[in-house]
Amino acid sequence: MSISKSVSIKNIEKVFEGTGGKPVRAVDNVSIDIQPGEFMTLLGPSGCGKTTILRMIAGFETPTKGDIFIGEDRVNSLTPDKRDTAMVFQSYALFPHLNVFENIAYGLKIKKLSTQEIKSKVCGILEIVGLTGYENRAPNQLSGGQQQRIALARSLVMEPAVLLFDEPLSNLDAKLRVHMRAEIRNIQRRFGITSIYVTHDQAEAMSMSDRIIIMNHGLVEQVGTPHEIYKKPASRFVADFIGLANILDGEVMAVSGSHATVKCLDTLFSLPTDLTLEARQKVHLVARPEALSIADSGQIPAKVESSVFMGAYQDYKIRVQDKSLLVVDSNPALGSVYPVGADVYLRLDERSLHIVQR
Ligand SMILES: Nc1ncnc2c1ncn2[C@@H]1O[C@H](COP(=O)(O)OP(=O)(O)OP(=O)(O)O)[C@@H](O)[C@H]1O
Repeated sequence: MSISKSVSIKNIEKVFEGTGGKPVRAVDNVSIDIQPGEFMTLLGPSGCGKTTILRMIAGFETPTKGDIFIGEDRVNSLTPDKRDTAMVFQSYALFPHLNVFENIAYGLKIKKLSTQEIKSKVCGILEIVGLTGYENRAPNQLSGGQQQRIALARSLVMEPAVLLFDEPLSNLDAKLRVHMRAEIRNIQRRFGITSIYVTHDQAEAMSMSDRIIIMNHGLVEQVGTPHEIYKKPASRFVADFIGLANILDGEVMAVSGSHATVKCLDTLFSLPTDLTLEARQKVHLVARPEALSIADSGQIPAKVESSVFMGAYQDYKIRVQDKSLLVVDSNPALGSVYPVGADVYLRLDERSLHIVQR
């Protein structure tokens, strides 16, 4: 197995010509450092530039500006086959006229390995992806999930330093997708191979990644662990894109060290923050639905607008001043559910409020 490598992209920009002479800035001055063995996911809405970044790392696209390093080597001018990367595609891209064994062996034959070595490597990798015995099947005799496992095997058998995934699970049904997430992650951990994964499915990103890069309009909004991205979103965009969020208007009343006093819903909160803030500045507070609760008494009056039993939790919408807020009660005791129209109070747990500036 070759040793996994770091990947660094420095001030990368990609401008496509676009139609009608109007250039498209697909990637705008992006810099990212990915550690050896790390599972990094590029996540963002359609058209935000994820695939373009992946394809520039692979060498299928040339950056307009900036540098790409794989390990110590600047790879900008290397062709894809010289970069020590392998790509797993959404469409599997198996050769239809070759059987499973031949598909996996294809790259090894080009590398001129001996027949014995090829056989041993192909059998080894088939065992890892759980498809021993399928050597003679044609791709069209396999399910979607099996085809994707063969595509993964075909990449892994080349022992690349970096594995690139372009929405590999999008063509599979929902149940299989969840199963394959865990399978890909287990295999990736077992090989310790640096992996860069493109998806627009946030559950996939949250469940598989060491870190996630959130992109929007060609720019990086935030890089962080799934926990950081969820608990400490860098912007309203990130808060809205990942999970459900209530975004409340606030005003900074005072700043002291790493804490700010923020007035929100006529209430003062003292909140930790890394941001450089000034008194009187307008900010937003992000509150996840599970961080809000409803009570019979309190400071902030509210009215229940909807109340839906979801089995494991109770989903509420409550009106507070001019805003409709989402509240999730994950432990609804029998008899403690508030009906639509009830006059209640909103409780905000200071520890679960997070300040964003933009
Ligand atoms: N070859 C090309 N020529 C012109 N514009 C392109 C080309 N490839 C991509 N683009 C444009 O660049 C932008 C980024 O595209 P990209 O495929 O990287 O987005 P994405 O985040 O991967 O989206 P999706 O999730 O839909 O695949 C889009 O506006 C797209 O239309």
